[in-house]
Amino acid sequence: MTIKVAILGCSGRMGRNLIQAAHEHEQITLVGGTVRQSSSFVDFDLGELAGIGKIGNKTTTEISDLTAADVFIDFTSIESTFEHLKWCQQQNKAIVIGTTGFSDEQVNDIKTYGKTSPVLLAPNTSVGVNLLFKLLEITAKAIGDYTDIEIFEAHHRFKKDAPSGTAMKMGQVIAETLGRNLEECAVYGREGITDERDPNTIGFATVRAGDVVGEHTAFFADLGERLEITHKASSRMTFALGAMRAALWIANADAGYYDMQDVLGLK
Ligand SMILES: NC(=O)C1=CN([C@@H]2O[C@H](COP(=O)(O)OP(=O)(O)OC[C@H]3O[C@@H](n4cnc5c(N)ncnc54)[C@H](OP(=O)(O)O)[C@@H]3O)[C@@H](O)[C@H]2O)C=CC1
Ligand SMILES: O=C(O)C1=N[C@H](C(=O)O)C[C@H](O)C1
Repeated sequence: MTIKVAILGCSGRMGRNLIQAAHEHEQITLVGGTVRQSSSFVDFDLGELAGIGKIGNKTTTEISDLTAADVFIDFTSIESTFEHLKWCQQQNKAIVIGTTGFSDEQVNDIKTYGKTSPVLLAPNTSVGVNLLFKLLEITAKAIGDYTDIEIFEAHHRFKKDAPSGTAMKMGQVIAETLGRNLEECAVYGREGITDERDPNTIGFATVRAGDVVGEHTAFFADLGERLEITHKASSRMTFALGAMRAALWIANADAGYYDMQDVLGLK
């Protein structure tokens, strides 16, 4: 089966990788992609944007020009994601959202769109990170109640949100497994006289530097030993290929709210 896909925000770092991944995928036909009205890439060949040579598809500023697509892939910004969600719901189109930085309230809003059309939200579309979420569940169950849990993440200098969506999801998975409320137990960075560590907290540390694609580590530390579970992305193509898997999966899904655990059969 072949599906038709459109890329929203296709001139971004992820957008360009998504164009290439979609164009090269045997089961996917790339219908087109959007850029902002103010963009210097309006009416620009998608292949040239992605650095793979002309493919004959041009960018548009209007999502409504792309009604031929079965699935829309959005790696943009919080505000535009909600505009895209609204349109997809009205047209009963499936959407894969990779954008990060949503508050809990905004995630709840996104879930409501799933009542009438297929919506998949994934702060990280790589297979490795979604396996890591599973490993965190197992680890937290086994040793989480007596170890110090800290989450570290590093990304490139251009990233706008912190901690990363992936780090927040890691915290949520661990907190849920341990019956803790992340809002109450999260500590975001430390400075000055902090006093001794509260054993019930989950700490977050963020680095923004150069061109780091994405690194995440969860520490489960006891006295005498510590377990570190790390994922390192070395290419954005890993996220783009994961998004293609998600698009193929959601193209056959009913209305509902989904994540990458559904796609990868990890639930
Ligand atoms: N789920 C995952 O696996 C991953 C998620 N991400 C997340 O994806 C998002 C994007 O990341 P990244 O690609 O690095 O960021 P970029 O800033 O490079 O790309 C975002 C793009 O979206 C465009 N855009 C914003 N609003 C609109 C709109 N209304 N219509 C059309 N285009 C629009 C921007 O245009 P302009 O340049 O004109 O502002 C920009 O080109 C972030 O939230 C990031 O955290 C990133 C990597 C992996
Ligand atoms: O902005 C990025 O680049 C990334 N964002 C995602 C996140 O916030 O978790 C995923 C990935 O690590 C890259």
